[in-house]
Amino acid sequence: MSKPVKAAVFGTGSWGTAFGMVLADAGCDVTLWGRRGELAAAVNSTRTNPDYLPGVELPENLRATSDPAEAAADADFTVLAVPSQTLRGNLAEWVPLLAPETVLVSLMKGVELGSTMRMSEVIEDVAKVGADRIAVVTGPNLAREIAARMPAAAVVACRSEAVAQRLQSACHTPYFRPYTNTDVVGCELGGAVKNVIGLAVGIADGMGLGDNAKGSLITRGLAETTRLGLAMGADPMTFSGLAGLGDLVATCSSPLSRNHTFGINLGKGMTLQETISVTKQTAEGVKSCESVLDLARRHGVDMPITETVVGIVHEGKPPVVALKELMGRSAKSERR
Ligand SMILES: NC(=O)C1=CN([C@@H]2O[C@H](COP(=O)(O)OP(=O)(O)OC[C@H]3O[C@@H](n4cnc5c(N)ncnc54)[C@H](O)[C@@H]3O)[C@@H](O)[C@H]2O)C=CC1
Ligand SMILES: O=C(CO)COP(=O)(O)O
Repeated sequence: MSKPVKAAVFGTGSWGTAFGMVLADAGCDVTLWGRRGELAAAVNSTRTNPDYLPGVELPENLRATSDPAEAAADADFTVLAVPSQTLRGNLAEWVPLLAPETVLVSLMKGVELGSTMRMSEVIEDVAKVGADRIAVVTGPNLAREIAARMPAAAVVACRSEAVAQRLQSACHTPYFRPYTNTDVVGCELGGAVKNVIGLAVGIADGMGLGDNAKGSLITRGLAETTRLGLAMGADPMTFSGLAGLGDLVATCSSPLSRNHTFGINLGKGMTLQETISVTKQTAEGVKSCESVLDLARRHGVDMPITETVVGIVHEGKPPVVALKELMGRSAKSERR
């Protein structure tokens, strides 16, 4: 019998833990790494993650540790599930511990502030491994639904189709159906920008603007994501797939989405500080809206919804004023 695939998952938050379950259910030996020894011990003794996925029973072939060397040892796949803005610092500490041929897998949906690098670019920069050993998992994958083993499709993207297929087989279960894609740029942009559009839709929902507004924001949000993707060399078809439309629809319709909920609170009139204080988990769009806008400006792409979100979240613009400005833009063709 062949040896089971070994996976290390760095990040014991909601998606790191839920994706660890998927890998374990697909037959991998999984070790989760978490910063806090108490949480790792609780995962091992109670077979649950009481802080992030309370009540969800974790499989036997998944264990946790707070020792990064123990997690990384001999891993065929090293999965990264920490907040996008801390990845660079975290990974720099783990690089000396990584197994020599390991494939680095990003679960993260953000763009680094300042550098405007996508997560796979940060990984390449810090770990000094080629793009053929870096993969991305993305798509409509709300962690709590996956943890309940509710059905979902996903995308595993890697420049190497062969590596994408290896990862696809390592995470394929009866409830989790991954498709391969070699358009890493498009898949990552789809994931990062949908969080920003999720904030915009949440704000509109919080303001009570109705479902026509929601449909309009989702569609025009996808249009601006596609414009940015085209300017960055992505395949436009990716944005009508799971990493684009699929994830956007799930995020913008679900009360489980942290970005959508964050937006709802802002739209209802909470201040940024109040909203941050009631948000217990990572809402990537809050920071990445600035880096996405920065990317858009660097590539000369118009992203009015992203600009509106930056105005509301970071410049204190009242949502009603932002709405008036967005609706008051000059008339144009839908294709522009
Ligand atoms: N939760 C979800 O449904 C999904 C999340 N994602 C993406 O996965 C990534 C991780 O998100 P979640 O697991 O949901 O977030 P989370 O907020 O549930 O967990 C984040 C994890 O990172 C750890 N962490 C926080 N700051 C850290 C630091 N400075 N150094 C090291 N570790 C740190 C936390 O302790 C926690 O274990 C994000 O980029 C998110 O967009 C993608 C798909 C689904
Ligand atoms: O990316 C996600 C679903 O695919 C999770 O969205 P939130 O980060 O907004 O919760």
